[in-house]
Amino acid sequence: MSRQYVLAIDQGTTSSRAILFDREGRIVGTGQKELRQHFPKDGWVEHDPEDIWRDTLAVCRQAIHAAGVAATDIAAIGITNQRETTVLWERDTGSPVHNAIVWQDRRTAETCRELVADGIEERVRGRTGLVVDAYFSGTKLAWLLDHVPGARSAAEHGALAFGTVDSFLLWRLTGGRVHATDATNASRTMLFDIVEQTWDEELLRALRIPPSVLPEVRDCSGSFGIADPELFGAAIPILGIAGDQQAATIGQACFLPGMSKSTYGTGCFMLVNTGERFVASRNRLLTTVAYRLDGRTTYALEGSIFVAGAAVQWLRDGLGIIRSAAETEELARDLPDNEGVYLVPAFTGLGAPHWDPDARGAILGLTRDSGVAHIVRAALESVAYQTLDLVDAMTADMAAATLDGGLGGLRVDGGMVVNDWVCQFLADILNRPVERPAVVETTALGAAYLAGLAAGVYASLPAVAGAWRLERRFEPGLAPEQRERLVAGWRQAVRRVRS
Ligand SMILES: Nc1ncnc2c1ncn2[C@@H]1O[C@H](COP(=O)(O)OP(=O)(O)O)[C@@H](O)[C@H]1O
Ligand SMILES: O=P(O)(O)OC[C@H](O)CO
Repeated sequence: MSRQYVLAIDQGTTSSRAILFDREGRIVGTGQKELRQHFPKDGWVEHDPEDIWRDTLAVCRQAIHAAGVAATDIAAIGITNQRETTVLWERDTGSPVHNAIVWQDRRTAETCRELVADGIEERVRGRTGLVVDAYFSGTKLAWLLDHVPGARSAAEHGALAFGTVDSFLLWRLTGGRVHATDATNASRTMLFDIVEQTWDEELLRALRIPPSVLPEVRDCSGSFGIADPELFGAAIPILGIAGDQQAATIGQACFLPGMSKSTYGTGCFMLVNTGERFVASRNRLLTTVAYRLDGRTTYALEGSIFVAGAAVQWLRDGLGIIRSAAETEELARDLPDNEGVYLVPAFTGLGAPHWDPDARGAILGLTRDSGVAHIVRAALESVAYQTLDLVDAMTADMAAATLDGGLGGLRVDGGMVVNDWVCQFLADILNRPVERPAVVETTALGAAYLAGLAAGVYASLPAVAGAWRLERRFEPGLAPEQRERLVAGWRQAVRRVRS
């Protein structure tokens, strides 16, 4: 049978990946390229959209070539992407007017403080499910309109298009024919009403965003246009889009309320499915769109932590005390205990549930006996404690919303979870099972499922759920008093770094 493969594009913060999946969800070809980072000023992070486009094309061709399949055998393309990162481009040339402003970029923190002072917070919370923070696209887009010469007037004349990375790639893949996004990416802009599923006019006015720059918002699975046949040698339909954390939620088959996944890459993002209910968080988590299929929205609560694997990168590249990330496992395991040493990786402030942009990192509890292993172990432990802070907030929110069943076991993925010690410590600290799936490329898999469902390559959500396979389950095993002592130490360390 022809057309039995699905090509997933996973355009992430630090790399662009393409993975070709077969009907059984098996990987048959991959391509990957590191993405160049730009740090023009302290706290600013940019990507060149032309790099994003060139790398994406290259990795797609690499994956197709590696699989040895013809482009005519590919039924659909699915796109998943680093979320919030903001691109503004000219409609007639397709050229970006500026580098993309990356989700980590803090240049609009002051604007956010002003917006809060103007009393916008309640509307943002109630309509978009978000907190007012520089993390989201809205103030980044406003910054571009205000700082790129001529941008505001061009936008007001309908000459510019805004999009998150998915929209920009879609525009380029379709030769400038389609300006659209999906509901999950729209839900991260701080401009989109996730209950009404429309752009919010009051927020657009408050941020002075002309509606003509906005993409059309579609379901995650369905028609987004056709990739120009010149690009891959065949006209391949683009049938799925979702932000990367939502795609991982789908790849982890978290389709029932209470099911959760946590992805440990550069940062850590935990999402719990709350079904068709918008659950407003009382604990400073985000409410977000998990997916929208056939016009029906499924919601999630999300906890976003800015530094997870990035702490390990810092040990390697900043401190130079390890040579590779893999070494951390043995170093941590060789210590019987953290011996009172904690690392709070608030390098760029603290994300959920603290949202403290002015907190800064610290290593606490050092003695003359502390060595490299203590610091390494403290960095790995910090990932588990930060997850516990999210789990506690989620549990409280779900109980307050009287959601049946509560929070179940946690499905994990991302580059860090190859580390067995991390997974075991996570189970110990959370005091709940941690499940690692057989396919850890859950983000790309989720995008492939969305596109493949629309193409008929995959039958249904229950079929997708049935295909999820456990590789290893980590059971909690720490004595309660030991766990309490460790967690109390973490809480004290966080109090000491708060601004
Ligand atoms: N064995 C390991 N132990 C701990 N951390 C690891 C290990 N291997 C990789 N990492 C961390 O995982 C991260 C890479 O994960 P990945 O999912 O590729 O990130 P991203 O998609 O955010 O670029 C890096 O920050 C790296 O330090
Ligand atoms: O590209 P990642 O995997 O670091 O994910 C980035 C998130 O989508 C930011 O919200």
